[in-house]
Amino acid sequence: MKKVEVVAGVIFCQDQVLCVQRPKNKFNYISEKFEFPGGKIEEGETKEEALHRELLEELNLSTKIKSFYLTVVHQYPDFELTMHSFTCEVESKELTLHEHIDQKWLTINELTVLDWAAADIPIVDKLVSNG
Ligand SMILES: Nc1nc2c([nH]c(=O)n2[C@@H]2O[C@H](COP(=O)(O)OP(=O)(O)OP(=O)(O)O)[C@@H](O)[C@H]2O)c(=O)[nH]1
Repeated sequence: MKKVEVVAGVIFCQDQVLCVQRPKNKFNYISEKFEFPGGKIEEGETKEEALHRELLEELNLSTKIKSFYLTVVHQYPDFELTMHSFTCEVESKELTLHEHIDQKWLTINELTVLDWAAADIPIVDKLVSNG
């Protein structure tokens, strides 16, 4: 089974968190789902460097990475995903979507209304239960 390892940012602007929607995909279980932005780690990069680079590439967003949050290992039908999440902070919500089709800034209590990728649910649950 193919293994994919990614980093993802739980990006806060004051009390709101950035949620981004993936485009259509051949795998329907991730198609048009919401996720925390990020991507794959390149050779020689630390996880934090990879996340900083991906957020600049995907969203033109320069973030302050605060701390490690949660690692999720999720078995999708076609691959196993290991996702390391980090809390991050931005001072402005201004960004440009280069890959995603929609963005929402939601308070933690609003996060559960979205249709999340399954691997993101443990992160959403931890955010909700920690308030
Ligand atoms: N970045 C990110 N990827 C996630 C999340 N949740 C989740 O299931 N994934 C899955 O992790 C995989 C890797 O994401 P990615 O953004 O690096 O890669 P991609 O397939 O969009 O593009 P790429 O292969 O061209 O880099 C995707 O299949 C994606 O659906 C998430 O919150 N953030």
